Formats: sequence, C-alpha cells, structure tokens
Amino acid sequence: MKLKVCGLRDNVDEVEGVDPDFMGFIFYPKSPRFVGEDYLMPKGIRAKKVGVFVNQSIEEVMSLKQKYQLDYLQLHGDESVDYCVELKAVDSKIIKVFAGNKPLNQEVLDSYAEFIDFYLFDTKLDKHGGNGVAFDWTTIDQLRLKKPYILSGGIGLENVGEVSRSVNKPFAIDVNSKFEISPGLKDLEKLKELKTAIQ
Ligand SMILES: O=C(O)c1ccccc1N[C@@H]1O[C@H](COP(=O)(O)O)[C@@H](O)[C@H]1O
Repeated sequence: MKLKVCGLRDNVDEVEGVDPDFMGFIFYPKSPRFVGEDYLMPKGIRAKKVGVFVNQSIEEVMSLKQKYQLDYLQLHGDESVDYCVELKAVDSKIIKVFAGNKPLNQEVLDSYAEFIDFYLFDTKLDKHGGNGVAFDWTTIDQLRLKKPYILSGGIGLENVGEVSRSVNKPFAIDVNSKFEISPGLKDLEKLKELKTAIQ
C-alpha cells in the first residue's frame, strides 16, 4: 500500500526522508495549509507531487500545474465530469475526491472513471478537507470501482491497522492532520511510525 502525505509546506525536505510515494501541496487559499502565493517548492522532490484544488478555475489549475511541475491534480470540490475532461485533454493526471461519509452513487462514480486516474474518498464536512475525521470505510466494499482508489479522512496511527481489513484494498492511504505539529508542519516521528506500520 502506497503512502500520500498531504498538506506539506514547512518541512518538505525532512518529510522526503520518510520516503512517501506522493506529496500533497494545498493550493486552496482558505486552507490553513495553503502554500501561499509565491511558494518556493524545494527542488529534486522524488515523490509524485500532487496539487490540491477546490473549485478553482481551469486556468488557475493549469498555471500552477505548469509552475510547480505537478504530477497529479487532486480535485477536492464539486468539479464536474466536464471539468475533468478538459484537464485530461491537456494530459493531466487526476485524483477526484468524493465524500465517503455520504451515500456514494455507483453511476456518478462510473461517469468520472474514464477521465480520472484515481478516486479519493474523504470525510467531507463543512470544511473541504483536513477535518481529521474518519468515515465508515466498509461502505467502499459495496462499490465496483473502475479505477483504483486512495483512502483518506482522519487516518492516524490509532486506526491505520483497520485499513488492511478492508476487502477492496486501497492503492494508497492519504494522511494529513493527524500527522502534523501545526498546519503545514509535519510530525516526522509519527510519519516514520506510520511508514513502518504499513510496510
Ligand atoms: O487539509 C486541508 O486543509 C485541505 C483543504 C482543502 C482541501 C483538502 C484538504 N486536505 C485534504 O483532506 C484530506 C483528509 O485530511 P485529514 O487526514 O482528515 O486531515 C486529505 O486528502 C487532504 O488532501
């Protein structure tokens, strides 16, 4: 199972030392983990770089993709199928987020499948992400997914063991607020413990 660490900003180089497969950078200005207007992305990052966006214009997303050489675009809002089609047409790799804590509709999920690379299931509350709250992961087992999925939402050291008991095993887990000292500053000791736990 691969590891995505999200909400990075202040200690990216140190987190690289833990060797995550994906690193997420939040480009949504209302997030406390927003990287900022003129973020200096460290050079030579080995992990796949994921930009996280919430209902932002295609132009803005494309411009930031280019500027930071993002490998994946994580669409964390209500982006439509047409929106994904437009980004896919210019060779983007897409992670589309769905609310795992609300009833998941098979037809809706199917309609995105051709135009995305991964589903990501997160607990969606009033804030778009980074809520630190888990949902009932067993609901995913009832779905027939045409693309691999990433599991997110309140994953911490205390509940990560439950993930492997899921029938439909995720391609990756995505961790965020349970592994930080403060928003944007990740807790390296906890991340190392996690890495060992999922190996
Ligand atoms: O973390 C944020 O502030 C955030 C803001 C807007 C969209 C997504 C955001 N984070 C994503 O939230 C999930 C779950 O985080 P948590 O583990 O529950 O804290 C994760 O996918 C982040 O990419």
